Amino acid sequence: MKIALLGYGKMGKIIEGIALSRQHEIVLKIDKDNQQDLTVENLQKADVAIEFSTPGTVLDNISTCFSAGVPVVVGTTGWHNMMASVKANCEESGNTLLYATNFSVGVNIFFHVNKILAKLMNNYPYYEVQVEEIHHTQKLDSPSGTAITIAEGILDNLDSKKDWVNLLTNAPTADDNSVASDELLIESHRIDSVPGTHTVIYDSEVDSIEFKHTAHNRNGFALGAVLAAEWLQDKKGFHSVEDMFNFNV
Ligand SMILES: NC(=O)C1=CN([C@@H]2O[C@H](COP(=O)(O)OP(=O)(O)OC[C@H]3O[C@@H](n4cnc5c(N)ncnc54)[C@H](OP(=O)(O)O)[C@@H]3O)[C@@H](O)[C@H]2O)C=CC1
Ligand SMILES: O=C(O)C1=N[C@H](C(=O)O)C[C@H](O)C1
Repeated sequence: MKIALLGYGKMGKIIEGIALSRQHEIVLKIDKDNQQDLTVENLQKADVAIEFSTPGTVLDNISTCFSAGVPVVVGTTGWHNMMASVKANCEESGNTLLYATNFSVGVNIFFHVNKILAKLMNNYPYYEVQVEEIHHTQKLDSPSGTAITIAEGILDNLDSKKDWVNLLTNAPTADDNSVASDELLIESHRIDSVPGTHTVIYDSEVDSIEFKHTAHNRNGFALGAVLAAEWLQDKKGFHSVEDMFNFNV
């Protein structure tokens, strides 16, 4: 496949290496310095675009992919509140997009089991649940996209929680008392070079259950994004990574 990389930072560079090792060709690399090269004409040289840029640039980049009619795999997080309008735009314009808050196999297994666990915990209301995420200090968004997906999996299955709220622990205005009993707390921590750690904690007076995923590096995210670009080749419309993994247990 001919691939356009939109965003050539930590993720873009690892994706490039994996794509080349799987015999793909990189025909366009866009970063902040050369963003003017992201034109419809240049994009149309690619079979697919892989977008890992920033929360502030992802929507324009998706829009250019739609104008070019080029399928796009989106890994950038921090645009959750625009999801419905991007989905509608994708479908109305006959375009193709696959989005994941996290492309790693391990996290997608985690997403699946998290939902089953949340359903089970309806029977044990004396456990209080919360989500914790830890990422490197360069991360621009909080909570992480992965933490939002985990929270949505809990909200869809655990009757006692209606919405999530976020607490960035090093934020000066952080206030622990602002969480209502029907709200699910997502606590975000920013520490040095942590690639991404997510934990769901069910805590009671007598014990705690901790369900945790730790990324040791970014290779799993990058491989998943390349596999998604390969999977998307014969597809149309708006897809989530769940469509690709399709766990059936
Ligand atoms: N879904 C998943 O599995 C994963 C998602 N992510 C997400 O992917 C995104 C990128 O992560 P990461 O690579 O670590 O971040 P980086 O900051 O390392 O890379 C982002 C790059 O995008 C560049 N950029 C700035 N403006 C544009 C533009 N208009 N078009 C294209 N690129 C631009 C930045 O340049 P400059 O630095 O000069 O501003 C930077 O090089 C984040 O949102 C992160 O949360 C990360 C890992 C896994
Ligand atoms: O910014 C990151 O680094 C990561 N972002 C994604 C997210 O917001 O969930 C995925 C992964 O955790 C790394």
